[in-house]
Amino acid sequence: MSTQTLANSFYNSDGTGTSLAHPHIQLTEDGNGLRYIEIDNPLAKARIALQGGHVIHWQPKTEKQPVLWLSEHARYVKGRSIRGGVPICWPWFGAHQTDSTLCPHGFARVIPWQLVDSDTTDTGATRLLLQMQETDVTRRQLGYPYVLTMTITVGKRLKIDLATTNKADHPFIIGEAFHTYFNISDVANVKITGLQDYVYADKLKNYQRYVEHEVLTFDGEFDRVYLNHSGDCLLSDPGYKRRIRVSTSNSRSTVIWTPWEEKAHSTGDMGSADEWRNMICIESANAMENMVVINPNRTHIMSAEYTVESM
Ligand SMILES: O=P(O)(O)OC[C@H]1O[C@H](O)[C@H](O)[C@@H](O)[C@@H]1O
Repeated sequence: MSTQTLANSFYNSDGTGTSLAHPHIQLTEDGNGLRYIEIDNPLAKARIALQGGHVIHWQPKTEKQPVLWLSEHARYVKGRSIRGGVPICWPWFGAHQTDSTLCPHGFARVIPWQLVDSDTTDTGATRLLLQMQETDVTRRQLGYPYVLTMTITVGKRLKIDLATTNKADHPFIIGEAFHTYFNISDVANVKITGLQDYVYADKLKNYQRYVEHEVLTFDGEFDRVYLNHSGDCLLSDPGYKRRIRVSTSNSRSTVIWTPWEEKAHSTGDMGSADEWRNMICIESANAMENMVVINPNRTHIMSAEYTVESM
């Protein structure tokens, strides 16, 4: 993707701007007018698309490979989600409960976000505060008042905190997910631990429910929602000689998804040939019966933290 560097100012969609100079961040823009925050600090590099508040690249300086997978055929277009990285699903996960014409996984991943603050943590990580901007699309799809912000901390670890504040005078319910695509050497050779003994709904079997007895390995399409799950997931990748740990708070569902060959090839932006073999999604979520009720003037924060360990 080719981008040009802009002056160190971050503009809202209405053209007003604030100067948020920070030694480790730069604003760039691509040929389609999408803007990105580029982070390069002593610990890591990252790129965040302001559309969707979407982390599309993160690579600690100790790693030879990016930790997040990004499709070579990702589309960088206004109003469409970018395939890879950490798409934000909000205020619903999967299909909308009552209106199938609405975008699957909600609108937050295709809406412009604004950078409202940045600083450096004690460990040298770069911390950004972003806020989703309301548009006609969001107002049509969600009639009540709320504030959605996200704190993204980029360092040796990547941490994302998604905060939903209810500004209405009644409770409301949301579904949400960090739909994270991990970059792996080969999906047929990785393992995921941390989900044994949990009940899952198998989306490929009409949401039928089963208990997981195994460490997860993959030899075909896989699309499961593990319910009432908290605790870490560990993705072991002997090919890249590393383990990726996913730790969460206030996430009670974990979704594991890989499309495999046929579905990947029928999805326009999944990449060609065998690129799908290099990704697996571990999604920290609140889905199905784990959707969250938020009371007036209360804030709910779902967090995930990703760390890489060598093996
Ligand atoms: O193509 P998308 O809307 O990004 O969804 C991609 C995938 O997301 C989730 O993991 C779902 O469980 C899958 O059923 C879906 O196919």
